Amino acid sequence: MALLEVKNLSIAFGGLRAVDGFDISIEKGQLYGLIGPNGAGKTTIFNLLTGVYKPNDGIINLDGKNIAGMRTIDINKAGVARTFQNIRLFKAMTVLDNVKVALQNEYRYSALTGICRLPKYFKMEKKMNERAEELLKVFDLDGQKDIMASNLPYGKQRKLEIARALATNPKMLLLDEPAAGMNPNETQELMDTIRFVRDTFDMTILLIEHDMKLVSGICEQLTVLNFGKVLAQGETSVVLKNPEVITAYLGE
Ligand SMILES: Nc1ncnc2c1ncn2[C@@H]1O[C@H](COP(=O)(O)OP(=O)(O)OP(=O)(O)O)[C@@H](O)[C@H]1O
Repeated sequence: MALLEVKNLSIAFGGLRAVDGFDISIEKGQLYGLIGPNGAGKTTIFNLLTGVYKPNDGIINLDGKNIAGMRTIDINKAGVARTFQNIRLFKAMTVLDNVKVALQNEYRYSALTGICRLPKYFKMEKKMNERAEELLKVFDLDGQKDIMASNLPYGKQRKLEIARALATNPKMLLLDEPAAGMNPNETQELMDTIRFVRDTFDMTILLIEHDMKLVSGICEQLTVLNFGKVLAQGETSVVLKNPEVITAYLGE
């Protein structure tokens, strides 16, 4: 059974059918790409998958559970985490605290425990620090854990965003244009990071991307979207040769 099975997902804004009968099936551990021209509906699909928008129609089965229309926080708890087109870190917080924020759900203590510094507070803080540092180490960010997130170079901010998303212990990771604004070296490093995340965490990853080098380099399966509808779907190397895809998106 697929980890994510989406059927007939649809949403309209006024008269605009931004996503129209969208289907996708993603197996556990797959690295899957979603591409298409500007305004095709890619980010809207991420917003539907994460509960930012409620669909007008359709089913979103995650690991057998229909999460369509659920609240963002509940969808995150069910196992979907994401990063954004424009990096959304807490820039005035340290690298470590950015990851710790995402661990709050897992390591809970009451306000009273926190204010009165009861023993449980210290125990939970210790556990959270250990877990956050472990994750930072995986991304080679542990040496910069005490600096402000805004002081990290761009490529490392992206890594931190991915580390923070992973801190919520997701079943699936959605990356919205992770290579946006990166130079070729940073993009190459990002490709290695994404592959590494998939292999290390056995993670299922769906990513939106315009950088075709990244898409053809790491995505095994691909869906091309055009005007809210699926134009082509399947193995990346096959889809990229599809004449309709070349006409609508890739150009020649
Ligand atoms: N909240 C909204 N209200 C009205 N229209 C919206 C809303 N969100 C998205 N749209 C419209 O839906 C369409 C799809 O937008 P979307 O951002 O999903 O495209 P995209 O494929 O992610 O584009 P890009 O590659 O430029 O990021 C666009 O025409 C957009 O203007």
